[in-house]
Amino acid sequence: MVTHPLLRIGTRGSPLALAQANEVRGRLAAIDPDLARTGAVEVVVIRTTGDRVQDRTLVELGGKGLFTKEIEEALISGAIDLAVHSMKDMPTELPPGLIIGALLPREDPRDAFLSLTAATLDDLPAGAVVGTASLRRQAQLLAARPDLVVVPVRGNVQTRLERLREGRMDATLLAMAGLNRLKLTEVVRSPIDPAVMLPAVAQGAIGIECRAADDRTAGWVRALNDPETAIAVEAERGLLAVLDGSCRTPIAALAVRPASDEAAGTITLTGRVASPDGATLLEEHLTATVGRGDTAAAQALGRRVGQALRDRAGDDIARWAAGVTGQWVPGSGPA
Ligand SMILES: NCc1[nH]cc(CCC(=O)O)c1CC(=O)O
Repeated sequence: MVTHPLLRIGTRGSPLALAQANEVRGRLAAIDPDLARTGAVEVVVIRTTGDRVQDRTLVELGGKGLFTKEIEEALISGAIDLAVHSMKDMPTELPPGLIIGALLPREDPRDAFLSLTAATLDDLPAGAVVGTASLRRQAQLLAARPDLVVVPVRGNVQTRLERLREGRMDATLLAMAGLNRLKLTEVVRSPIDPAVMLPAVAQGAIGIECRAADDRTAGWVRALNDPETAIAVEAERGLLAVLDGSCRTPIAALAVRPASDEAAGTITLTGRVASPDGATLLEEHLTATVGRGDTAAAQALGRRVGQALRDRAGDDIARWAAGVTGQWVPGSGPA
């Protein structure tokens, strides 16, 4: 008989966050029968700044950490034992005393194209309206299709689909990972080739954060780690750390381990920075030997690609960031 939980999982309350927390609960139950008992693992919903403020863009709110701050406070205070995060929303620096104890196997890292009238990005007519509040998506959309009109829209899948049905936009972009994890298979979407739309750093990866000193929790959490996902996330976050902590610059990155035998033992990291209007889009990629579990080599690769991008962009990065005010004009967009 369980009178109090063995583990408390902190999470945001969005449908995607809850699905991710429940996935972690299921994986914990699979590695330890004690954790499979009713009530052994409790999911604690925590409201974050990012959840509270719905009427402004994330850029305007100040970017990273908006979805994690309150949850990390609960970890530090001991109100929860572990936190489940989309790694894409995590700042590169963690508060002292907290660690990412595990990364779950990565979902599809690509972005999805959603439209009720066009099958793919290429099928959109000139001047079509695409809803996204992501600077990264905006920049790459406009780089590929300067004729498109990008309007800011936030909100979950249901909100986006409503906006599409109302005809307030012709298409929108969302992460494939979120759609898959929510099992929204009935939603018509097509993955966009990363050569056109390089994903956000760590897109599709779920991280489990815990206290570094909490050996009891870390022991369970470690067993859930997927080393290959950890390598990719370490490389991509290494790039991000060199480039920019804020989300005022469009930054994209994807690390992949080539399938071919000759390339075994290497990973290739591609990174991009762009101006928000898509007029300038810089790309760098490097391949390096990174053995299984060698997160230090992965991070070093990330830093090299990040530095190469930084060297090429020069002062432009600061200028682009300064030009992004994230100003929200009420009623101007379909948000
Ligand atoms: N910024 C919000 C956010 N954070 C993580 C995901 C999707 C799931 C993931 O990338 O792991 C999303 C929504 C989206 O971009 O479509």
